Amino acid sequence: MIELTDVCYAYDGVPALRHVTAAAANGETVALLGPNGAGKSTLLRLVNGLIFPEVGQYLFEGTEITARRMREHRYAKWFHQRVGYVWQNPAVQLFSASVWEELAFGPEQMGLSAAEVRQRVEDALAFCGIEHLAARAPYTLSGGEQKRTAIAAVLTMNPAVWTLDEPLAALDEAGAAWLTDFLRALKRAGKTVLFSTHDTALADALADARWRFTPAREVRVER
Ligand SMILES: Nc1ncnc2c1ncn2[C@@H]1O[C@H](COP(=O)(O)OP(=O)(O)OP(=O)(O)O)[C@@H](O)[C@H]1O
Repeated sequence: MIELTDVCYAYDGVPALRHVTAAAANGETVALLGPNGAGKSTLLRLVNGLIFPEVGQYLFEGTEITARRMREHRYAKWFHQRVGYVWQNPAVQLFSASVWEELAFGPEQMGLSAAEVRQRVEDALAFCGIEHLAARAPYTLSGGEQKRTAIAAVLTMNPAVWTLDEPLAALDEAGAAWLTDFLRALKRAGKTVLFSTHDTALADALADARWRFTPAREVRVER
């Protein structure tokens, strides 16, 4: 599903990923572990096609993901419908005037009928326990509410691959328990899930594989 081979990436010449080789099979759950600044978010950005390997190769379902290909509408559309991203700070991904519109945006872009969009939005609101927030402006929500909204917005797209950057951040105890159950449900549904975390209990509970990031910006794969 996701194959990274000898991937290197640097910010202004400073390496953030060094020769990373790692793969996630369809339906696998992978925990990205490692100290602050080791490159976990950078790798998730790369898996989401927001940045591209400077050296090495990223294959998604056998197709190489390159900047050039992502500028082509048909590839970009295919790819972005297959991969969902829940950012570490959900505020940066929420841009609509209301939670309802935020959730409707993805399925509308997919060209679904108004009835189907409505159904998906209602299902996602219920699943994430945020029906009462539907009319609220996302920027007025608490951090935990924003996180649930960001997750619901990905849910309405129903991607095959979920990537989540520190999904427990901003969640209280009940929210963390809900999130853990949610990730378990994704796993049961056969989704491929990559999440970064500093919470080893979350990794122990869910991960089929661990990608351990080292301060040297390398990644060790453990199964
Ligand atoms: N936009 C950027 N410009 C310059 N350097 C960056 C940028 N984004 C990240 N970096 C640097 O790249 C390195 C890897 O950062 P990254 O955010 O990927 O780490 P991380 O493992 O996700 O860290 P954390 O656990 O703190 O979230 C860090 O040294 C960081 O300062």
